[in-house]
Formats: sequence, C-alpha cells, structure tokens
Amino acid sequence: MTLPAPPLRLLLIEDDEDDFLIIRDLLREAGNLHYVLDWVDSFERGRCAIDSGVHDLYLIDNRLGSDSGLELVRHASARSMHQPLILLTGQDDSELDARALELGASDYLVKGQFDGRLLGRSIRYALERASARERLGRSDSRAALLQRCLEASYNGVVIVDAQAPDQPIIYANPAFERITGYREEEILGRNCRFLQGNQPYQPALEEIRRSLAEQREVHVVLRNFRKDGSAFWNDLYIAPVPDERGVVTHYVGVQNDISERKRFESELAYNASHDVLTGLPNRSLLEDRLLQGCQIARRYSRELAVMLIDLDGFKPINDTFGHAVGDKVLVEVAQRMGAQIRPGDTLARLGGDEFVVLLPDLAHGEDVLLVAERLIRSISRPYHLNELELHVTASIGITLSDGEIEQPMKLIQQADLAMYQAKQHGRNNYQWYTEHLNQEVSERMTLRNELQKAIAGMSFELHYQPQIDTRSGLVIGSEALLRWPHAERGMISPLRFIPVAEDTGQIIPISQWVLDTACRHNRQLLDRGLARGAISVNISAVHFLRSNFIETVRRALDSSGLPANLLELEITESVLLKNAERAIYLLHELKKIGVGLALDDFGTGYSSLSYLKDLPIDKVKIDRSFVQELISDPRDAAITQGIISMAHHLDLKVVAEGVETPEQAAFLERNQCDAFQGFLYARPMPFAELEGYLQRQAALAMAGH
Ligand SMILES: Nc1nc2c(ncn2[C@@H]2O[C@H](COP(=O)(O)O[C@H]3[C@@H](O)[C@H](n4cnc5c(=O)[nH]c(N)nc54)O[C@@H]3COP(=O)(O)O)[C@@H](O)[C@H]2O)c(=O)[nH]1
Repeated sequence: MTLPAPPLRLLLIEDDEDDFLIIRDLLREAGNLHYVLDWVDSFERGRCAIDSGVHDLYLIDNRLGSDSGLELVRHASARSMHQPLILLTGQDDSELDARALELGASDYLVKGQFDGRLLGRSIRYALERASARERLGRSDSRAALLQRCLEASYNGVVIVDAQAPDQPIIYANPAFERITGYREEEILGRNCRFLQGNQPYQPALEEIRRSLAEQREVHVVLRNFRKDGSAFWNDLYIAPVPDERGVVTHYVGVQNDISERKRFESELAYNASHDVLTGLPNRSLLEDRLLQGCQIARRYSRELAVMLIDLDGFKPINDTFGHAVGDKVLVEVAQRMGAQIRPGDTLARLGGDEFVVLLPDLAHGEDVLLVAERLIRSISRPYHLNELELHVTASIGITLSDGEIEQPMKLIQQADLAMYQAKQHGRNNYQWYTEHLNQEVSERMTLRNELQKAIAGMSFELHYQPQIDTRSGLVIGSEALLRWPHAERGMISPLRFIPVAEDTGQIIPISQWVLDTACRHNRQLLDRGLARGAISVNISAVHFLRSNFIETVRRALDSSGLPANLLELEITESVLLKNAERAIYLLHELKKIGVGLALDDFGTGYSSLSYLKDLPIDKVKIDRSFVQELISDPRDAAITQGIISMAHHLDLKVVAEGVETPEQAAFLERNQCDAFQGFLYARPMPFAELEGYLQRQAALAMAGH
C-alpha cells in the first residue's frame, strides 16, 4: 500500500488580513492543488519562517509595513534556499518584476490581476522549476564526484568513442598516465593499439577483437608497452557503455600493471622446480623430464640414459672449510658438468652432493660412457677457491632404458644402486646397473632387518682361532671371530653381514658386544690358568673412529678385569684411509692403555707404506690371499718375503693368516715368519672347545712336544 503524498505547505507572508482572506479564497479555487496554508503577518515572522525552512513555497507580499517583501526574497537567496518564492505586489511595476526574478523569485503576481486558476498554475510551475533545478544540481555534483573518483583511482581508466572511426581515446585518467608513461594529450584521438608495441599477435588481442565485435565485456592479461618501450603485464577489463537506447557509444577499459605480481609468480614457479644454490632443475622438475625422456625414447626408439653422480670427498671439504666453500665447490661442479652435456639433456641436483644427468636421446646406450668419462675428468680437475686448492672426484651409477618403464623414477633408484657399486669399487669411476644389483639390494634389506632382530637378542657367538708360534709350536694368542647362527639360513658369514652392519651403523652394538665378550672369555681362561697370550678382536673402522672408542675399550677391560696386555686389537688399513691423522692419534692412546695392536689384512690396502713407521703397532698380519698362492705364484712369495723383511726392519712381529698346508708353513718358517694362523693348526672354534684345545695344548707342552 502506498501512502498518499503529504499536502504542500504554503506560507503567506502578508500584513493585511483582508488580502490574506482573498488569497486564501483564491487558493481554494486553484483546483488540483493539495495544500495547507499558513499565514504570518509581519516581515520579522516571515523571516523566521523562511529560516525554519519547513514550507514548500512562500507567497510574499511586497509591502510589509515599512519593510519590503523583496528584502525577504534577497534574504532567502542569500541562504541558498531551494523552495520557490512568489512575490505579490499591489501594482504592476516591470522594474520591480525584473528585480524580483533577478533576486531569485519564481514569479511576480499583481494583486487583483490574477484569479485562483492563475495563482494555482504559478504555484505549480514554481514548484516544478525548483524541483528540476534541484535534480540538475544533484546530477552536476554526481558528475563532478565521478570525475574526481576516476582521477583518484589506482586503476588506469581509458574511455574510447565506439561510434567514431577507429574508436579513438577520449579520456585517460592519471593512473593510466602513470602506468603507460603517456600524457593524456599525447593519446587523445588515437586508437589503443599503440600499447601493443611489436607484439600484435598475442592470443589476448584476439579475444579483445572478438568481444568488441560482439559488443560484450572481456577480461584479459596481455603484454603492453610503455612510452619508454619497456614491456608490462596489463590486467585489462573492457566493458561496452550503451546509451539509454542500448546503443554502445563508448568502451571503458580498466587496467592494472601486474608485472610485479607476474614476476613474483614466475619466481615462485622457478623456485619450486629449481635448486636455489646451483639454479639446476630439482627433483620435482627432474621427474617431469624423466617422464618426457621416456616418452621420447619410446616414440623414436632411442635409448634413455640416467646417471647418478655422487661426489667423493665432498663432506670433508664442508666439514673442514665450512659450508660457504662447500657451496662454491658445488656450484663449480654444476657448471663443469653443465658444460659436458648437450641442449636437450638434463642436469639436475637431487640435494647435497648428488646430481643426476638425463640423456634422453641416445642412438646407442654405450654412448653414455663418453659423457660419463668426460664428467669424471672434468669434476676431478682441482678447484681453486680462496687460495685453496681442493680436490673432489665423482662416483657415477648408470642405467639405461628404452622408455618402456612403468615408474620412471625407478631409473633413479637403479642409477643410485649402481653409484653405490662405484663407491665400493674405490670411487672416481662409473658402474652400470644390473638386475643382479637389485637382488643384492633386496637381500641386503632383508639381512638388515634380520640383523636388527639378532642385535635385539644378541644372538651371536664368538669363535676363536689360535695363533701358533713358528719356532715353539705353542699357542701365543687367539683371534675372536664373530658368528651369526641363523635359525633358517644356518651360520651366516661375517663377510656377508658385517658390511651391511657397517653401512647401517648396526656394527656399533655388535662390535661392542664382541669386545666385551672377548675380554670376559680371556679373563675366564686366565682364571682357569689357560690364557695363552692375547685375544685379538677385529675392530671395524666405523667403530674405531667413533669419538668414544678409547672409552669403550677401557670399560671392556675394567668390567672384565682383563689385563690390557691380554687384549689385542686388529685394525685394517681402511681405518687409515678414512682418517689417517685421527687413526694414528687413537692408536697412540690405545698403546698408552697397554693393549696390543695388529695391522690386519696387510698388503691388500692401497695406502702408502710410509705411514707404517709412524704407527705404534706390534704386528702385521699377512693376508691369506698371499699365503694361499705362496707356493704356486712366485709373485705372492716375493710379496710375502718383502712384508716379513720390512716388518722385521721396523721391529714388528709377523703373523701369516690362512696357513693351510705344510708347504706354506715351511716356506713361511724359512722366511722367519713369527706366527701362523690357519686350518693347518686349528679352525675357528666355539669358546667351550677352545678351553679343551688349550688344555690339550698345555698338556702337550708339559709333555715336552
Ligand atoms: N669387524 C669385525 N670383523 C670380523 C669379526 N669377526 C670376523 N670378522 C671379519 O670377517 C671376515 C671373515 O671372517 P671369517 O669368516 O671368520 O674368516 C676368518 C677365518 O675363519 C678365516 N680363516 C682362518 N684360517 C683360514 C684358513 O686356513 N683358510 C681359510 N680359507 N680361511 C681361514 O680367515 C678369517 C680371519 O680373517 P682376519 O680377520 O682377516 O684375520 C674377516 O675379514 C674377519 O676379520 C668381528 O668380530 N668384527
């Protein structure tokens, strides 16, 4: 329900009551006018009523006592009143008429010369004109406001004339000027295409053309060019502007320079797929390339090669010279490798010192070897950084594929296995992946899990193999040898499980158990009067180089009560290869405790012999590989003779391992070897058997044999 319009409030300012009555009556005749008439009879009251502004129209008599109604008109104009005023006079005076209109009166009526109908019409016209004026005023200020908004807008705004030929620009706001560098007067009258520079074939432009042809709005991001020629990313929204008949007269374009946002987005995308240090593709991009590589290899019947490159000797550089130097080496390694591959190949960094090279398009698989050799050569050249000369080499694992592989990332795993083999083969070389490697790895995994269970229950045994003095034939010590009796697989050789335990760190609890048990056993022999010299314990390089190794030896001796001279530790040359300086220091510390020290597997390592004179050792053990061929191979005989002679000159005792035949024993004896160990004398035996063996030996010795 709509409410009826309220009546017009009219005010008559008239000091003559008769005139008031006449006007009141005339108004009643006016017709079609819904109103309430108020009356005031003096200039002063009239002014107060005008100031209150509650009326819709004022009828003002020109003569108000000594005051003039014209003054009230002036007063109302000065207050910018929008309600209309009609001046009533007693006489027709054209000058007064003009003056009244000039001061803002809507009409001028001469008393006695108008009837009710004329008065009504004059009132309606006055009201209509006032309302039109007000509407106009409102729209003027709205236009001014919109203009100011456009000028203050952060977005660039450009308006083009849709009707004029070539649709020229008719307006551009200050933000447009800021973004493009063009001043408005430079571009007025031109078509916007000058912003396209030399890139008029962008897909976004096609979309704009289509939407203009269909007179619909469009939102695109396109490359535009500033006045200075520099490019920017323009986020542009164009809308058609129709007139009241629906005819599109203009287009308004609102634009924003989003170059910074684009740069940030592409930086994010780049960082998500590249290694920050070297700028090389990272694992995630490598996965994509690998997929693509497999597709290429399949489609064009080519070979895809994957190489996993791991640096040798990088960790000590990081540890010794700090990460800043390490980082520089990695960057240079990346550059050197990058120079060895072709465009289309991929060099990626997996992290740390691990890199991957993908060669997706090989005619023959073996072609990868040329690249592998180049990589190895280029990486092994010295690195000159901060007056340092540093050296690293690379171990490379290689695998080949024809692209027919369900999970391409498996190729990385295969290359990784092969790389591990390269490390095992002395580093600075490459190895191929084979299916056999795969089996080996899965076996290692199984072994590792089962080893963990064995460690939990310490279900190992120690066997002992006596060492015999060459001259007297008496037992002068025994070597403790670890055994793992497995419920299903029988006795597992330490040759099989110790390398796994060393890789996984499981060797530490095992090695500790061996040390403690061997010390306890020899103490038991001592207590029973059966101890014959020291028990030798093989010490893994991993355990030996642990920071608390000396402490663990001390504890083993203390808790068993075994005198230090009845314990001998056997270390291999590999300990010296890993960290010679620390190894020599530790050997001296052990010597201070009083334990015996032997160098095991002597002659099989690759290190320099010169370190031998600095080692506080008591013995060297000739590896059984030489002993086995002594008789058949004169070269092994010569090496054995050389070892014995050199050891004696350094005041070291010599024990020959793996003596199986009397001929070997005779040869060794002739060449002054000090002691034998081998099946010819005794196989490794459980502790319980050793006791019996030693008792028998003691009895024989007593009997003078
Ligand atoms: N870190 C540790 N290493 C250990 C430990 N126990 C053993 N090992 C090392 O495992 C390798 C294999 O040992 P094993 O199978 O026990 O073989 C030893 C002897 O049984 C064998 N041997 C002795 N005499 C003969 C012989 O006449 N012929 C022949 N074919 N083999 C013989 O030699 C091995 C002794 O080797 P070595 O230690 O080099 O003296 C081996 O490298 C062990 O060192 C352990 O507790 N910790």
